[in-house]
Amino acid sequence: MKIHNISTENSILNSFIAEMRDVNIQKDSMRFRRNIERIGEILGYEMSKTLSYSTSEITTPLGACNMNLIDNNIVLCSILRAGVPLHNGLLNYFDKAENAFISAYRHHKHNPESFEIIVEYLACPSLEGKTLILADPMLATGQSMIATYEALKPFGTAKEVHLVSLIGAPEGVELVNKHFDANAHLWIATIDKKLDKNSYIVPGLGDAGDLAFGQKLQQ
Ligand SMILES: O=P(O)(O)OC[C@H]1O[C@H](OP(=O)(O)OP(=O)(O)O)[C@H](O)[C@@H]1O
Ligand SMILES: O=c1cc[nH]c(=O)[nH]1
Ligand SMILES: [Mg+2]
Repeated sequence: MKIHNISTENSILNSFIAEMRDVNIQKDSMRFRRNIERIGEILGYEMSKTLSYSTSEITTPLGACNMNLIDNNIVLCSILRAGVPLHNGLLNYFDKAENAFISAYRHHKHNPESFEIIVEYLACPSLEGKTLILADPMLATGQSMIATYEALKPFGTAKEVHLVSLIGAPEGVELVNKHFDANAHLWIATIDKKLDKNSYIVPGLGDAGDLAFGQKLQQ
């Protein structure tokens, strides 16, 4: 897997991540969602540099010019809930993408330290020969990303796979790196230090789904 950690280079991206982490600023849920969306736009732009292009002639009011335009048939799949604003950010740039949605959540059976990933809702077009983007802001253990990818397999074989995430833990990055093949890409805004005993990313930002949409009751 090719890992692109975008924050290794200084840019405006750092301001958006800082606002999402900040205990005071992150309480503004509209700003929190908008920051996820803005980072989705930046990661989408970075990713676009690796897609396939062909030349088209464009007619302007004053003449014609050749432009290299994206050829890929993109399917954008995000993981509910926290994936929704990231989905919007990516879709702001990939106008023609088809869309898939999947629900994956941590189900705590016995205690906060153990959980299984439950996949329930899934709506997906054919993936055959297409470019699959899997979007989820948090890559903690990596289990949601892998459960999602496995659940999508009956929909066809994508020609390329791009994972898009905001904050990762080394454990999650390592797991997806092992699971996906060498041609897959991970576009990630930043990789943090570690997971805590509840598999939350440290320093991370807390619970992305709750910050974006309000606290949910544990099921
Ligand atoms: O890498 P993992 O260990 O699988 O953890 C990451 C998952 O945790 C969060 O979802 P959560 O289960 O909190 O659901 P939510 O988006 O509905 O809040 C996040 O959006 C990822 O889907
Ligand atoms: O740190 C984490 C881990 C999983 N899900 C989150 O929202 N945050
Ligand atoms: Mg959550």
